[in-house]
Amino acid sequence: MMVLGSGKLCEAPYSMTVDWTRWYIFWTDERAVAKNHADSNYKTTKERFLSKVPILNSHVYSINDNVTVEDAAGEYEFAIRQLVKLRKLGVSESNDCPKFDLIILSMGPDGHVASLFPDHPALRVKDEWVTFITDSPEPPPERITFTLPVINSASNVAVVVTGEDKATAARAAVSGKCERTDCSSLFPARMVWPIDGTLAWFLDKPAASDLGNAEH
Ligand SMILES: O=C1O[C@H](COP(=O)(O)O)[C@@H](O)[C@H](O)[C@H]1O
Repeated sequence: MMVLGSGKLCEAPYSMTVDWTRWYIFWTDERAVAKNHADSNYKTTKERFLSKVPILNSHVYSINDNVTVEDAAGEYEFAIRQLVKLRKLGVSESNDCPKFDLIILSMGPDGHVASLFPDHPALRVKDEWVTFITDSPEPPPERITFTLPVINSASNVAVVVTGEDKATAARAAVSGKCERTDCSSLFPARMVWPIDGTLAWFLDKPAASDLGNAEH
């Protein structure tokens, strides 16, 4: 069970050595736009990754773009609950969250991951697996997103950061310096900490260019 975010980071993680027919694909988050819209995470992922590997259509769980964000979030959570019920998807031993094999996250220049933005109430949602927001600081405003408990229940989480525009955020994400009490919520990427899984950060050179200035 693999979970993807935006398409940018999906450009070439494929290889002939993977048996793609065994993988199920989900999205950490989606923007409330049609699937053929330039802002659609589904569209970028489909064009840059899914169309290039032999994944079964029935294993691709995209988010409904024909209903309200509230309904889309509810439907997505329901679909995931069905897979758990059928035991196709495991659950975390620490909580009742689904345990995805791999969640690949990107990070925005403001430190957001999935559609969990700095200081946003969605960061504190604990009793839902999938939630929605209507006030994203980055357009489009309406989005559906996995909650932190689900992200942190995965077996493996990879945060993939590319580009110089992310360098300051990458430094902030690894720096211990913070002027406010709840500093982690200012940088959602710092709240990504799998309870019982592995966490790996992958940065390209431009994204890592400010790390020398980090305070630990
Ligand atoms: O809006 C979003 O942005 C972040 C960062 O994406 P990137 O394209 O700048 O790498 C991403 O994590 C999220 O999935 C996406 O919806």
